[in-house]
Amino acid sequence: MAARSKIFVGTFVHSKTLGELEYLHDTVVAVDGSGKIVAVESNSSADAVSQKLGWTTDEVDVTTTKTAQFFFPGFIDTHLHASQYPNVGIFGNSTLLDWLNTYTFPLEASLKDPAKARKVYSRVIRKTLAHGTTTAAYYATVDVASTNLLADLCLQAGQRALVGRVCMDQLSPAYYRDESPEAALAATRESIAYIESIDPGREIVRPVLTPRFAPSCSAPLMRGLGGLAKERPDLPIQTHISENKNEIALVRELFPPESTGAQDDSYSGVYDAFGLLTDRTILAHGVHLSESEAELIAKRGAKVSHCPCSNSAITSGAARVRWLLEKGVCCGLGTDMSGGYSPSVLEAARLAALVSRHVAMGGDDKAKLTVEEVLYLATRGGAEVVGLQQRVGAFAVGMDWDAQLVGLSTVDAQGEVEGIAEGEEDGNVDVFGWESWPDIVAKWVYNGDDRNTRKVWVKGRLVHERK
Ligand SMILES: O=c1[nH]c(=O)c2nc[nH]c2[nH]1
Ligand SMILES: [Zn+2]
Repeated sequence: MAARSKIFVGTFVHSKTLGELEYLHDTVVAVDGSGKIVAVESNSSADAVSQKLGWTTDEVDVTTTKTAQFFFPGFIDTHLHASQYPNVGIFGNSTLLDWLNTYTFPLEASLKDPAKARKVYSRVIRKTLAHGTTTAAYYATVDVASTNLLADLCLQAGQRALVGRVCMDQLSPAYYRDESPEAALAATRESIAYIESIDPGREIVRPVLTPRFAPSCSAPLMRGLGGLAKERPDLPIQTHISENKNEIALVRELFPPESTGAQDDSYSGVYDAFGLLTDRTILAHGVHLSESEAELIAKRGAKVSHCPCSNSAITSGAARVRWLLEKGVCCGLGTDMSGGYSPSVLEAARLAALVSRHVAMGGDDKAKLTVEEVLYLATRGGAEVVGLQQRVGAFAVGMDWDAQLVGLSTVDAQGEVEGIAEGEEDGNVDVFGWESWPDIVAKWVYNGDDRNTRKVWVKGRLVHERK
């Protein structure tokens, strides 16, 4: 049975460009039964738009914003590890390479147990949806069955997702790695075929080639994955790059240019030499990239997932997002759980703003990112990073309705929150009534959390409602 048509009425906020948010008031957005936006009309009414579309009122569900509420595009988390979710907040004083061995590989390996994988993956999907993440680029684990389960669960829950089986055949414990490059490639093909079989139209889930990072992959595996990327130019690719200085030194040691045919000894050059630096490639981090690497990444059209929470938590460094953008590199945001401790893209946005201020304090004042810019990265930028910019990230006719209803607290004359019953939660963002819309949005960015994410839709389907 086709889903009912939906009409949304009130205030809509979305990114027009990197630096500009558009505020649409008294606006009506109509969404058909397939989840597509079919009308965006300002200064109109639900009745007028229904009539224009030939919809009768009894076949349409109408949702209207109240005071201090607005519709915002769903967030795009361009990089996170579903399998690491139970470890959020557990990283001690580690840095990348010891963090992987101490905390990460044992947990990921343990998700071979299907019951444990189901428990973790069901929860991470619910949690990220509750924080407004409508699209997620997930790393699963090496294990095919549990990777496929993650795709099944995303499809059931209605979360748009890229799901990657992790490829890694070296430099990890024997209990957690692919047995050989051939085994890794066969397992990757198996997982791709499964994910494509459950959603052939790629409406919600799609597979993504996932070399963990260069140090985890032998040259034959990298070569094989490059071949697969060429054979399947429709598949996205995700990996990590230039996160930590010891990691970069390791890559230089493992892949000298004479062994790969690369032009230089850079990290980006390694991926490029194996055919993995493409316009479908999502590169997590890029904290320590050189000028020439940023230029190569821009030339290839590869994208960067900026993960400020992770980069701060495991002391990797402060990525220069303004510099990347000025080099012409498309950027989005990633929570990178559990290198990052938070499932929230809103938290990633606020940390992107703060990390950019640390870059500015290092001497580059124009590095500071504005509220408008971090929200662009969280939505439209992220959509481009994962190759879905025609479908999600903004409100326009022809795009899918992937959206969140944000609700903030309004304060009455006595200083109480209006409309909140005894014992109900009101959240962290108080609106007094005199703020401008840009100020309201800034207050949300710096103090909001999942209490403000009242409803979430993906492709027109309600996938989360805060009770
Ligand atoms: O942030 C990260 N998380 C990981 O799991 C990982 N593996 C390699 N490099 C990594 N970086
Ligand atoms: Zn990561």
